[in-house]
This record gives sequence, C-alpha cells and structure tokens, in this order.
Amino acid sequence: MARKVAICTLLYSRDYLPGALTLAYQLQRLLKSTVVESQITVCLLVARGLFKNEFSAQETALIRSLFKEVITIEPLQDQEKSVENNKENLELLKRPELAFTLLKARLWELVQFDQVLFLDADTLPLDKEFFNILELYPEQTRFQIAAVPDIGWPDMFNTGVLLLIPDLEVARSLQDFLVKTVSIDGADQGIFNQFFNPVCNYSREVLHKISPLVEWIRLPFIYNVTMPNYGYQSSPAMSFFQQHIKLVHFIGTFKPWSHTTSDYEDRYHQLWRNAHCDLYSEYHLSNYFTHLQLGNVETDTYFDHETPSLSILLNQNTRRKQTKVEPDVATQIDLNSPQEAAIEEDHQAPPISVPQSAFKFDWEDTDYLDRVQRAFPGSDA
Ligand SMILES: O=c1ccn([C@@H]2O[C@H](COP(=O)(O)OP(=O)(O)O[C@H]3O[C@H](CO)[C@@H](O)[C@H](O)[C@H]3O)[C@@H](O)[C@H]2O)c(=O)[nH]1
Ligand SMILES: [Mn+2]
Repeated sequence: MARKVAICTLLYSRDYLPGALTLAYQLQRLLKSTVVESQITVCLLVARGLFKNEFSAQETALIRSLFKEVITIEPLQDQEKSVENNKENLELLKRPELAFTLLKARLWELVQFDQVLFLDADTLPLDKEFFNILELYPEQTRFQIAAVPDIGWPDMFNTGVLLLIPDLEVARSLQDFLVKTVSIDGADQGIFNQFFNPVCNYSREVLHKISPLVEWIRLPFIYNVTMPNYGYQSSPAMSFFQQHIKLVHFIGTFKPWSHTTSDYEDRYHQLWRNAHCDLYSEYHLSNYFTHLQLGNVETDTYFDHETPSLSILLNQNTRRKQTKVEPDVATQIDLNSPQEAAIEEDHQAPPISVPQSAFKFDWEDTDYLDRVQRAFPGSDA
C-alpha cells in the first residue's frame, strides 16, 4: 500500500498567510503534473486561536480549498516558559516573531501519516523533481531527521525543510526537551539541532557515544537553497547548479510578500511572484481577499481535522501496544503502525497523566547535557 505522506507548513500569524497559500498552490500544481508513489496530503498546521478567530469566512474557504487538511494546534505544554527561557537568544537573532516556531515540535504527533515533509511558509518548490526528496531515505527511522545544512552555521541543519517520521514517543521527548533546554537561537532551529544533532555534526563517532539513536541525515543543498545570502553567496555555484535547484527558501525578515517588487529582482523572487500572481488570478483574488469569488473552488472534499492531545494519544498508543522498545540503533519497531484514526476527544477533558514510556532517550539521563558539552573540541573537560 502506498505510504501516507503529509506535506505540511505552519501558520501562527496572519502575516505569513500569503506565503502559506502560495506554497500550497505551487505544491498542488506541481503534484498535478507528476506521478508520486506516496499518497500525499498537503496540510496546514495552524494555531487554533488564529484559525478560529482571525480569518474571514472567505479566507477560511480559501485555506480549505488549497490545503487538503487543516490541522489546528494548541500551544505546547509550558510554551510560555520555553518562550521566556529562549528570549535572550532570540534577541540575538533579532527575530522576536520566531518564538512560536517551537510549534513545529507538534509535527511528530501526526502519526496518521508514515512520513512528514515540513516546509516553511517562505519556501517555494520549483519543479516536480522536488518530490524526489521523498525517496531519498526510504529507511529513515523515527530517531532521524533529514534536513539541509544551514548557511549561517553549516554544522547545524536549517529547519525550513524537514523530513521526519512522526512518533509519539519522539514527540513527547522532544517537547519535554524544549521545556528543559534553552535553544541556541531561541527558536526551533536551535533546539531541534540540540536534540537530533547534539554535537553539531562534529563527529559521528562522538555523537554515537553520546546518543547512539538520534541522527541528522544531511540532505543536498538543492532541496533548500536559502536566500538572500548576498553577504556571501557563491554566484558561480548558483549559476552552475541553477538547473538542479529544487526549492528556494526566503529566509530572514523580508519575505517576498512583505516588500516592494523593486527590492529584489532576482530570478527566484520573480518565480515566487509568478506563483503568487497565478494563484490570485486563478482564484480571482484581484483585490487581496476583499473581492473573493469562490464559485470555482471545490470545498466539499476538504475537512477540518483537529489533533487530539498528545497525552490522550500516548495513552491510547500505550494501551494498544505493550511492546517493549529496545534502545537499539537499528530498531525498526514501529509504534506507528497500524495507527488508529485520530479520535476526536473533548479538549477540555481533565489532563491525563502521560504514561511512563518503555523507552528512554539519551538526553533523559541526568548527565547527558554535560556529556554533550564535553564532546565539543576545546571544552574544558
Ligand atoms: O510570525 C510568524 C513567523 C513564522 N511563522 C511560521 O514559522 C516559519 C519560520 O519562520 P521564518 O520567518 O520562515 O524563519 P526563517 O527566516 O526561515 O529563519 C530560520 O530560523 C527559524 C527559527 O529557528 C526557523 O524556523 C527557520 O526554518 C529558519 O530558516 C515560517 O515560514 C512560518 O511557517 C509564522 O507563521 N508566523
Ligand atoms: Mn523560513
């Protein structure tokens, strides 16, 4: 049976809506012209408060028409505490609006899918060969994350394009970790690297001594070409690899939808604007949402899917499987299959205590962070 794959983006503020919609539109049109072996669902992970309260009926209809599933999410447990702990580092990044990117930790809860491909809302896949990314690592385990090096610190991965295997134990462990650990950049990229890439790519051998299970699988740059990197960009490489670039990612404060067209005239901003214009003309959005005509939009096949809380899912999962999971690098014990359909539960139900997991992640050892510290070259110990 074909693998179920979600291609997801995240939205927790209105101003990124043009990015999310353009991305979804581009994905849908590329998918139309290609044969993909997996069964693909284009999903929006959206903050529940935002989705319920801040969009007009037309905007909601447009979102539903472009995303096959709209998955509303609640804040993480102790999110405010994490945001507070991360404040100082986020100030270094000068991007306070990124505090809630931690919500990407909810991606591991999407166990109704076999694999998730996450894309930031400021990304643009360029051609149908982009979907080859799904075939690159058929053996990926739930402990591995596949991502492209970050140009700001290439021993860390960029979290704008992520391939992952959803898993409730990883979700729980990652979400606990991010409450207890300060993120390098105050946001998701720092903390996901600290979790999956704790010695920052320094040495595979050292990593395996410290944390034998987790691993960052390094993807080719062509799957997440970040720009603008005008401060230091290899123009010859950009030109040499131009035909091979599968996705561009508009990192930084200024997004293609947030500045005037004359600011950035390069080929890739132009491609984003083309996709954006095509979306607007196809959906008759001549005057940015205000004169929406949804007569040509099919809405009946789309539905709102709300994820049950993690604790409820974990409880069900544990009740269902009494399998003991051995901490073995090669472990392929699949807690994900077969997954029951997500069950709608009352979110106001009193919190259920998260069951003790059979499996312990390395970081859950008390001296783990010390060991990570010591692993870095030049550190005192
Ligand atoms: O106000 C916001 C800000 C972000 N997002 C979502 O979060 C993503 C990440 O924010 P973005 O502005 O794209 O961050 P980047 O400029 O790409 O910054 C880098 O650093 C971030 C923080 O670690 C990572 O999330 C990014 O993947 C990484 O590329 C966006 O694409 C959106 O999906 C919102 O919905 N609203
Ligand atoms: Mn981004």
